[in-house]
Amino acid sequence: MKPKFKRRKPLARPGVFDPTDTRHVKHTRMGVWDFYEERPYNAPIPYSSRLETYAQLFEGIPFAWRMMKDICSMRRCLSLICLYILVEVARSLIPAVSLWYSGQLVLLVEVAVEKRTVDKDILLRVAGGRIACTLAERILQYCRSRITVPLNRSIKQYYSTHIFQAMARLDLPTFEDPAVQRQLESAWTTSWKSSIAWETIEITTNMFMTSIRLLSQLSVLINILRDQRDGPLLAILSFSQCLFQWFSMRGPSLDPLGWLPPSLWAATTKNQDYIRMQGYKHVVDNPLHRKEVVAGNLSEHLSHLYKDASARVGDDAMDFPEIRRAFLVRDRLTLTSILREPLRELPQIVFTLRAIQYPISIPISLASLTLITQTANSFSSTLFQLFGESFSLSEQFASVRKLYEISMIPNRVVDGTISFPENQQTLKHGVSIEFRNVSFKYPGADKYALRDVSFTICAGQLCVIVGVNGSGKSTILKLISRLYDPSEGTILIDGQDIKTLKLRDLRRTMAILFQDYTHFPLSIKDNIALGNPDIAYDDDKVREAARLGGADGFIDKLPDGFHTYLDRPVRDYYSALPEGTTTLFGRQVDYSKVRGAGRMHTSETSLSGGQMQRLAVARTFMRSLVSEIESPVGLLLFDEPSASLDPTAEHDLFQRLRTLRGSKTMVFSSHRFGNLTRHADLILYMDDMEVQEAGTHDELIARNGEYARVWSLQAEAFL
Ligand SMILES: Nc1ncnc2c1ncn2[C@@H]1O[C@H](COP(=O)(O)OP(=O)(O)OP(=O)(O)O)[C@@H](O)[C@H]1O
Repeated sequence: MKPKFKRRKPLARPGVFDPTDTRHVKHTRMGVWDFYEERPYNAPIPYSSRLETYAQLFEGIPFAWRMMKDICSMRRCLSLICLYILVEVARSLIPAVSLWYSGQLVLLVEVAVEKRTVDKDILLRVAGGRIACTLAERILQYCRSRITVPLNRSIKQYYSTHIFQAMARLDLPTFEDPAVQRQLESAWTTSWKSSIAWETIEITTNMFMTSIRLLSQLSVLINILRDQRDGPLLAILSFSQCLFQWFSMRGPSLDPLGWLPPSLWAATTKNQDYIRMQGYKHVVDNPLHRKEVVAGNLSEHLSHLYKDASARVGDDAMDFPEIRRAFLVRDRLTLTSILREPLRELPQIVFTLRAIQYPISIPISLASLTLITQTANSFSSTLFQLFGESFSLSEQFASVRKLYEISMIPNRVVDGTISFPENQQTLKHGVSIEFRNVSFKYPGADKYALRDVSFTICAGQLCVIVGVNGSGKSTILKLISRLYDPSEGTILIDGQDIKTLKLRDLRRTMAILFQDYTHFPLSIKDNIALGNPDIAYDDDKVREAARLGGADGFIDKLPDGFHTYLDRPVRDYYSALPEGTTTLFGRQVDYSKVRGAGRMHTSETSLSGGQMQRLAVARTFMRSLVSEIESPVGLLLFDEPSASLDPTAEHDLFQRLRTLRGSKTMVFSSHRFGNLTRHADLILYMDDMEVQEAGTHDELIARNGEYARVWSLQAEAFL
């Protein structure tokens, strides 16, 4: 017999989100997006999402406490926070006092209607009290703003430094990990702009104040209801209609009752036109591509392509967050939403019915009804506000936790404990390097970048690593500087396992120039100075490094010289009036005057590839600038330092490097054989992730292997 139901594919791993599993995963189409949501594996536990929210709140308390301690330890912050709390307490009491005065006013009116006389003294006092409340409200609001601005500023500054340090301390494999990137992103996206800490203080105080307001309103409500027949009934009706409004307003998709646990979801798009549209957008909005767009005459063509793709996608071309929001907040015609408005009138209807029932003795006056419903409404809205605030607080505590957790992300490259070198004097004779059966895979890669590599470079030797593209030359340099740790095997520096040495000491002994060097978005002077933090403030040393790198000539010709920014990290701001147009009253829009007065540049300074490389070389030279005796450097690592240099510059550079090196160890990675390999004490020829040949130039030529073949190929070009 055929089974009644088709067997569905089981999950790859139980409990793991698998978008292809239709039994546990619900698929919704949202425009061009496919939204996959995990269905709960077990029957939902009632109020589980609320419970999770409160659990999150409690877990966040130690972090919030630490945050408060940190803030209070800042200068001025403790006194400002105390003042802030005082003002907030006063502000939270005002609504109840106002309500009390309203009650007094209603009573006065009732007495006046009944007895046709008014107690002027009491009336004046009540009216005065009401006015005083509004004035006090305004004054307290002003005080609040005067306190919050400096407080917020100090807190923001403190936490931006905290985030900066948390990010700066991460090593390469940790920083490159996408999971760590996501963690950092969630901590910094809000905190760089607004301050999580400040928001937390605001939400916590608000919640505290709302509780005070709630209690004070409750006492006023009890006071009013005490003397009124039918008052409690009307108050309950008002309260329950508010409760109904609150739940029905939140809508079913937002899970008002908290029955559903927080969902696990993922969204993707396979719409090729939409993907292409995003690609075209990046091409035109990223300055990196502008050169190619202009030179390739691409503007018109790209516009056509974008328009065509956009026409094919139609109105569905929305970003995912936007479309998800539209789905969540769309209006639905539900029974509760239909009943919502009529129910608002319920207390009034009941009052009318009671009046019809007892026409002779109307239970309470219409004025009292208004007062009761007003007080009950304001009590219930405060109560719901408290609920809402408790959820925001839980999210806020989770953000505070993330903020502190980023400074605890463990680095993958674990620091050693042994100081290096034992004797600083030995550095001037270089350090020895030994690779013992080293294999390495980049994090997340399946393929080896190095496989079973062994070699020894003695102290003071010049080693040149040559070989085909992708054979692992740069990887060797990255392992020597411990940017990564080998997957297998050991690296020894001066006979000691590299992992046991203190990272700070190890890196101080090296001057490194990477092939894919970058320039920091700082001035040229700072770019060079950062080559050696120990002497970064010495302008003469910076100039000397620039001279050694062959960069001083072109730097001096730049309008701002050493203070030139290649990539200014701060943009200038301009008003919205477009340049070259005329305003409504005939004024020409011309920015040259304001720009001239502010000495603002219209374009960035750009350098040639070779000039950029000279700057990078100058930065590396900063490391070796202190005198031979005090120099902390014993090892110079250069990855293709002359790839963009002209022949004269390359010749000069090698000349200077040889002088600078003295008798220190130097390792070069290069494709060019001529100049360097002849002087090398050791040449490593690499191919297919392994060292294929090792020896001096003469030894390798005599061996007549791959090195000899490639060397003759290069030599032939000059014959
Ligand atoms: N960050 C990285 N992540 C993953 N794989 C990488 C990374 N960097 C390099 N690789 C891979 O490691 C291998 C060795 O790269 P490496 O940069 O060491 O080669 P190379 O010999 O210096 O090449 P070239 O001569 O082109 O500079 C290559 O297959 C490369 O694709």
